[in-house]
Amino acid sequence: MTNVPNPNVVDADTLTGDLRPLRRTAFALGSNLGDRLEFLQAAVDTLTDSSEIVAVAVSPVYESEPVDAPSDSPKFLNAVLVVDTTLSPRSLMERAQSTESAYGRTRDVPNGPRTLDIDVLAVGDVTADDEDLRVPHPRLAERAFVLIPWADVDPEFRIPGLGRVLDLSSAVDATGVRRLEESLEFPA
Ligand SMILES: Nc1ncnc2c1ncn2[C@@H]1O[C@H](COP(=O)(O)OP(=O)(O)OP(=O)(O)O)[C@@H](O)[C@H]1O
Ligand SMILES: Nc1nc2c(c(=O)[nH]1)N=C(CO)CN2
Repeated sequence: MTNVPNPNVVDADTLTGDLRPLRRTAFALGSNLGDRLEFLQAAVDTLTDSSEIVAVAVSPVYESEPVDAPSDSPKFLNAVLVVDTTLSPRSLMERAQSTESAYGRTRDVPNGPRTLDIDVLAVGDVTADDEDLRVPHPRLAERAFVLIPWADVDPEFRIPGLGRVLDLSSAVDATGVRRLEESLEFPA
């Protein structure tokens, strides 16, 4: 049989701009240096200042004991930003890193205190396993400071290979993670 092109089927590689699929995406935000709440707000505002990234939800803010960091590290503030976006995981990570740099993140001390840390948690059903980019984020399933705020705002999201955010959040040890009264503003 000859291969007759079907005019109703579009080759995904030819899609550009706003024809690319919108994917539900989550970023983990963390800060344990300086005005922590201001840095988290700056991350929300900067990441969503783009026609390709639409804010869906901003989680409550939690204060958390440092995990996998020197025992004298200051406490973190953590939150999760949920967006819909047409961007690839790599573009999202590049935006996360340029936002970290814009707000004074340095990498001189491994696991040292940081003004702003932004991780790409998940990008729809897409996965990446490159040396410098892994999606879903490889350590998210054991991080209460990620799962608890994420479950507040997108509990039904299914993380590829891991399952529902709500189920992971219910299973994680929440010791040392405390919800604050202070909150972040939804971006204008
Ligand atoms: N999903 C991801 N989101 C952000 N960075 C990632 C991701 N996957 C891999 N990386 C890589 O991780 C590297 C280290 O990032 P960073 O210094 O922020 O780590 P960290 O925040 O201290 O630790 P952790 O990755 O455990 O949260 C980055 O340079 C980036 O290339
Ligand atoms: N509580 C808490 N601990 C951490 C955090 C963080 O955001 N919150 N980030 C880390 C590296 O990304 C390592 N440890």
